[in-house]
Amino acid sequence: MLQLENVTHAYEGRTVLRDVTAELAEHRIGVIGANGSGKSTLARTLNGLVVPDHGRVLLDGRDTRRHAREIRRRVGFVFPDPGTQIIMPTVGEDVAIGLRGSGLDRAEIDERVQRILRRHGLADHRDHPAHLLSGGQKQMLALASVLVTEPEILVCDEPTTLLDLRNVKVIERTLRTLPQQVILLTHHLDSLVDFDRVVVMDEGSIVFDGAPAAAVAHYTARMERGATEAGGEPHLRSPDSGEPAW
Ligand SMILES: Nc1ncnc2c1ncn2[C@@H]1O[C@H](COP(=O)(O)OP(=O)(O)OP(=O)(O)O)[C@@H](O)[C@H]1O
Repeated sequence: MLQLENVTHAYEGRTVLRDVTAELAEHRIGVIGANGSGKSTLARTLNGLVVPDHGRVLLDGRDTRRHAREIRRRVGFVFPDPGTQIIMPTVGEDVAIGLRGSGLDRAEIDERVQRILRRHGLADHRDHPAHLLSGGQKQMLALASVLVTEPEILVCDEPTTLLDLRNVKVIERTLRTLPQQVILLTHHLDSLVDFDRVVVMDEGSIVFDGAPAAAVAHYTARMERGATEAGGEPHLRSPDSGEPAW
């Protein structure tokens, strides 16, 4: 189980996670919150991509500070823009690269790659240039490339942000069927309706933690309050402005 203990983190002196403590045991957990509220930073602490300034993140009691390599293998991470994750020329090669150093022989790697591509609707694209895939196919490829390594936990940082509604649904359906624990950061609140738990973040803290409907209601009310307080004027907070979240 993933645990955060008093996790605090700052970028260039600006605190973006404030004393966050949580046990992440449920099978499917959503994380929602305003832009800049700290969701991505929190997610990145879960597999050691970000090591917190204070506090600890533990996987089955093992600290990401000391067991980064093992934890990165066990906790897969999907980024919002698949373009940043796709590194090999062809679809098949991109999936296979994750198995480099796995100890599997060539035939086993081929078999695993083929199986995962088939499962995610990409088998016919195995030899195609990865950069020519559609946005939805690229995100599915990014997901397949993580899943082929068989992580125990999947952290998905807004994996549907760049997708049209049809592809949002395809990715959502895929995440719903995975045996892995899924921790999903999203602005698509409807995606979380059947999740086991939803955490709401604001200004680096968890401000609500509970059932999806209650969490979405809490978040929506908070955002509407913030918009009203902004005087009804359009007010898009720049992530780097240092202004407080709505
Ligand atoms: N590598 C970094 N260096 C400096 N500041 C950063 C870095 N990463 C994030 N930040 C800042 O930390 C704050 C929290 O960012 P984070 O990406 O965790 O929020 P978020 O809730 O995921 O936002 P969004 O919904 O917009 O993706 C933001 O103000 C962001 O600009």
